[in-house]
Amino acid sequence: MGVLRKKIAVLPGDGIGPEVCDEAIKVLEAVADRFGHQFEFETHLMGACAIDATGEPLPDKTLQGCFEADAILLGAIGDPKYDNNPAAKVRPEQGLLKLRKSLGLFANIRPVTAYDVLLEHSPLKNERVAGADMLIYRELTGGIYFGDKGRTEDGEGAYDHCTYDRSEIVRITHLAFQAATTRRNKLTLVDKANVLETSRLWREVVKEIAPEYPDVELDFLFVDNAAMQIILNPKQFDVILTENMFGDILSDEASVIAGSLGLLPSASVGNTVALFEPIHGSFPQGAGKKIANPIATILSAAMMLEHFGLQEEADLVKKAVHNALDKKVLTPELNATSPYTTEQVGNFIAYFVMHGIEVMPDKNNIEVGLSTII
Ligand SMILES: NC(=O)c1ccc[n+]([C@@H]2O[C@H](COP(=O)([O-])OP(=O)(O)OC[C@H]3O[C@@H](n4cnc5c(N)ncnc54)[C@H](O)[C@@H]3O)[C@@H](O)[C@H]2O)c1
Ligand SMILES: CC(C)[C@H](C(=O)O)[C@@H](O)C(=O)O
Ligand SMILES: [Mg+2]
Repeated sequence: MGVLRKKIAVLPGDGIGPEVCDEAIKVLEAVADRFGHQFEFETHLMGACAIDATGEPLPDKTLQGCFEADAILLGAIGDPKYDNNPAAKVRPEQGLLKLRKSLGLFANIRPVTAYDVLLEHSPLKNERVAGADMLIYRELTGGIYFGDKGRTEDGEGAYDHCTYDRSEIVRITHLAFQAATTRRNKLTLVDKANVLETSRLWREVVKEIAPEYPDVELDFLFVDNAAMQIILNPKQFDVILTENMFGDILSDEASVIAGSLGLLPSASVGNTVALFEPIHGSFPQGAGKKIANPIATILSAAMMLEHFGLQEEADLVKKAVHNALDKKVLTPELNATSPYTTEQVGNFIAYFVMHGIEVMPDKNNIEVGLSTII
């Protein structure tokens, strides 16, 4: 692949969002320097910071900037001052949902990897978890998140309608089957078809499509059972396909296999420009404390590079992340006794990307050595 010019819209958002975004940008800049690409970053407001500045969680200018970009890097949105205020008229989360819907980002891809070197940090440290590697395809623009919602006239009731139509299921099902063919040829549809009509439609549609992918073994699990199986026997899963809310919940659960929510990246793809974001939120309690793990966002940037067709560059970023994990250059949730800061972890990874060599996991060394690239 030759030299690329790409415009990247950056939405740092709230809480730890800006901190983790800074580290991902640093790594992308290291990639650009090393391979001669030109990445232009343009920052926009979204979330609570956007409400504070403009009254809107997703200002038109931000949406416009996203449409005009080649890809979007998002930190996280959300603030307790809105979460803890049931009367709030506008919420940061509405901005994120509107962004996903407006861009037609119907498939949210969330890889979950159990890193051997981190097994000791996982509450699930055992041989059943070692080697687990699954890919969750979460439907992102339908279901209960986007159905009618409201209060009943007397104010005593509330409703959130869950609807799906066939076309919404068909398009993500093809993507999930295609992903399975490039991996271990297994697809599991997670649903609640014993209770929900929408889930019965999912099963019907997925079964209809299955013959187009004869090499892929298809199975079905009810979501309650799946929640248990992911912890008990994660290695049985290759690609998981599921609807919006089940995918949200199961992917946070699956992060326990990796060892931290701060490790799980995602890519959201669909009709227009793709978006890359960690699966975690704005972790308000961690904001400003330099304790946020930037790896989920850095790996999201690696997914962006793959999306650009820059496989060698993406592989190098992933190798650099593995190197940081191997050398125990970890934020406090993974290394309570000798933690590194968000910035130091980012520096360590960016240095490896830039120079392709290992540096000793010595904090002074990192700070001195990396002043050359930041
Ligand atoms: N995509 C998004 O922007 C997104 C996703 C989830 C939640 N949210 C929002 O974030 C806010 C906080 O929500 P929450 O507390 O339920 O979820 P959260 O994901 O922000 O944090 C949950 C817990 O996970 C851990 N964690 C999360 N990210 C981490 C990181 N990078 N490094 C280390 N540990 C990390 C922390 O222990 C934290 O208490 C809410 O306003 C919520 O709506 C936004
Ligand atoms: C903040 C919220 C709207 C969002 C979701 O539920 O999709 C988040 O939990 C996520 O996983 O990206
Ligand atoms: Mg979530």
